[in-house]
Amino acid sequence: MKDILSEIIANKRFEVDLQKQTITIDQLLESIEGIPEARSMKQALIASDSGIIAEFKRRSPSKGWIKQEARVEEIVPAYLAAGASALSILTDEKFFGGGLKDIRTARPLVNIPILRKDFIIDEYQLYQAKIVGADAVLLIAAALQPEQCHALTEKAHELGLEVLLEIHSADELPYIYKGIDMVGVNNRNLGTFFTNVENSFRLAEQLPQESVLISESGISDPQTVKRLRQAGFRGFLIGETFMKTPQPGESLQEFVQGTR
Ligand SMILES: O=P(O)(O)OC[C@@H](O)[C@@H](O)c1c[nH]c2ccccc12
Repeated sequence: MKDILSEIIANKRFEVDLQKQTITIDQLLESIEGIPEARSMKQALIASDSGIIAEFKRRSPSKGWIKQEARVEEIVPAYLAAGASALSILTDEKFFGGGLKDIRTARPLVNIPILRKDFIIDEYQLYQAKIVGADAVLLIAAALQPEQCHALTEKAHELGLEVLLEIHSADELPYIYKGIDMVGVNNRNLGTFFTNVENSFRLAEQLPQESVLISESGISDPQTVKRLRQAGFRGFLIGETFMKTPQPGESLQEFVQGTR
């Protein structure tokens, strides 16, 4: 089987090329004017007590549909009320059932930072993120060459967007450099989509302790968050644990209480 990440990236290349034919880069750039300054997700995590980045995700390649009818208007305000420090919104449509419109909808509803969670391979996607009101973008080491990652980071910063760099293993450590705002360890292997939280603990010591560290995926209980905090993590990116319940906001609220 071809690995899932390569399949997603191939599709993304195709999608972005098509989007460029509909709205040119120049047209996109024009709409950036007047978009308010982004909020700092890094500062929000440093200042927050929950550290939880609550994710809005309707489906995933490993689980299929998690909540097909999920509505941003209901879930996002509930996440905020429950104590989320930031939001992650999946904008990939084919594999995750999301879209840029989900960020557009969320933006006026909350004041906490929003991460555009997608497979970013082209600066065009950074402009899109800025236009819909995202504050930060995810860059995945496994999907990019180091130089590409570097160039996208610079471009994101020019737009005032922060970067969460995602790594999965020690061989991706060289992707980290001082311009990176936040470093995330994905507990999910993007080739197979299996998760193992031990991945964060294993890599923790090798990560620069001055960066804001985030543990991503497969976190299903408050006890794990407590242990991750002790290992130096300040952010916890959690989607499925909340999205699979009937009331994601309520389940986040109980979860946050458990991490105190
Ligand atoms: O639903 P989970 O297991 O709590 O995971 C959330 C988030 O970390 C996961 O969606 C994710 C992390 N990195 C990614 C990269 C692409 C797609 C998805 C992801």
